[in-house]
Amino acid sequence: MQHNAGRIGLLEDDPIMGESLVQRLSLEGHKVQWWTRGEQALRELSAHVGDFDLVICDIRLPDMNGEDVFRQSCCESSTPFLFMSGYGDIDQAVRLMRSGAVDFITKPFEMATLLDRIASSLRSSPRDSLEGELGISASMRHVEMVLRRYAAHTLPVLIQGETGTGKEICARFLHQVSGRASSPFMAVNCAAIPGELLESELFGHERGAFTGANQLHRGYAERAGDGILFLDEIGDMPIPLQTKLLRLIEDGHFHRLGSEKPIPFKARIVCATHQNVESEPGRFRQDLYFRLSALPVAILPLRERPEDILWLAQRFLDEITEARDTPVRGISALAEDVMLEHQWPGNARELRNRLERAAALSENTLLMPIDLFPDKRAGHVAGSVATLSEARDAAERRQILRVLSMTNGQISEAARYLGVSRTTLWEKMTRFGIEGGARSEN
Ligand SMILES: Nc1ncnc2c1ncn2[C@@H]1O[C@H](COP(=O)(O)OP(=O)(O)OP(=O)(O)O)[C@@H](O)[C@H]1O
Repeated sequence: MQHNAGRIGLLEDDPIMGESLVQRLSLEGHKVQWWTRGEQALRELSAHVGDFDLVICDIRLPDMNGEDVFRQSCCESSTPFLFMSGYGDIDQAVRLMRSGAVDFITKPFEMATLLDRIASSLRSSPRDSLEGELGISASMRHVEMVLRRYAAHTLPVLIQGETGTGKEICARFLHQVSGRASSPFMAVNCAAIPGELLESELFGHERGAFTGANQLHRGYAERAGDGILFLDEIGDMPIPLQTKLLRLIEDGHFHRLGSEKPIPFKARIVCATHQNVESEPGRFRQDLYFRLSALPVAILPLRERPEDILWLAQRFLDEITEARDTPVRGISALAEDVMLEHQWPGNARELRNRLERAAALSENTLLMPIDLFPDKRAGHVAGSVATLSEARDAAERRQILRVLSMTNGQISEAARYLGVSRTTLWEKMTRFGIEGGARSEN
């Protein structure tokens, strides 16, 4: 694994551990500053805001707690923290990850493991994630950063978002950036398999376990090996099966139906749902929810991250034109305008479907609004004539979104193309409800 060199602050009170870490990290090319007390670290971090790429922090310190150092330093800077925790501190480490710490590692650890974690923490810092693989909006960049942070762990991940927002894509991305990429990604749609079959599909069954079980069947949990078991629409899992899933998580093993022999479960569980499972205690076991949501991810609907619309459309169209014979080569400006105004109730899936259908049926080189929205009547809706200033705002908003998509969300570059200052662009983005406008930097 490649190690990016960075400027690292090390907060460790144990002299032997501290010394050996400083030596090793320096050998790897990192510049290390070592502190043994929390207030010393806080002082230096506040005097040199933005100078550190990463802080490696012990949780138990002589004068204060690593958690307090993190929370106090968060007020002034966004330097990522990688925590080193003793065995009993796991719950605290999970809490810290959820409140923004970049990673944690349990003591004792192998030096090679720590170096890998440092490398991935440095890669997941915002300044390195400008490319955007899942989207260019601030929220999708954040999702991507969070998934990279979660990648090295074994704890379950719960991905929540409206239908079609890209929850499975995110789960696959997590698989790709984790050390499990060469192991299976086993996806199970809990809503698509009838309740009475789901158990044997998930856990497998022995020959003769029930009428019709003519041969041994290995379930998804077994076939996932040490990869990822992706449980889609987890909110639709029947309660008795939820109990068995909880037992699998707690015991670390399961049984095929018709057998008492425990089979170790080595995969990582990633779940997705479009429902608020946490607010449905009658339908979803809260103890299971608590387990599954150790590391949560929320995906915004497409209408709330309009910067991603044209970016996704271009990606989908590239895939479609590569895979099939179509005269379509691009999207007209008029069609882009309508796409930017559309509310996308079906999110990214609706976008892909509309493009697929348009590419199959259209004879135009550039897709027109009617190709993408045959269900929408062209022209104005009676009684909704826009004022000149509304029309100007709408046109400005569309042009900003178009250029942001062209520059992969880079605000400075977009401002240059648009011939305005970065501050003016931010102000306009905020006024037009483009979420990147709320960001302070990119
Ligand atoms: N960020 C993205 N990059 C590329 N493709 C995406 C992205 N988000 C969504 N898609 C595409 O949109 C479609 C829907 O995505 P996906 O199946 O991941 O959504 P979902 O939230 O899991 O849906 P559901 O709630 O119905 O299970 C897929 O065709 C997927 O390839």
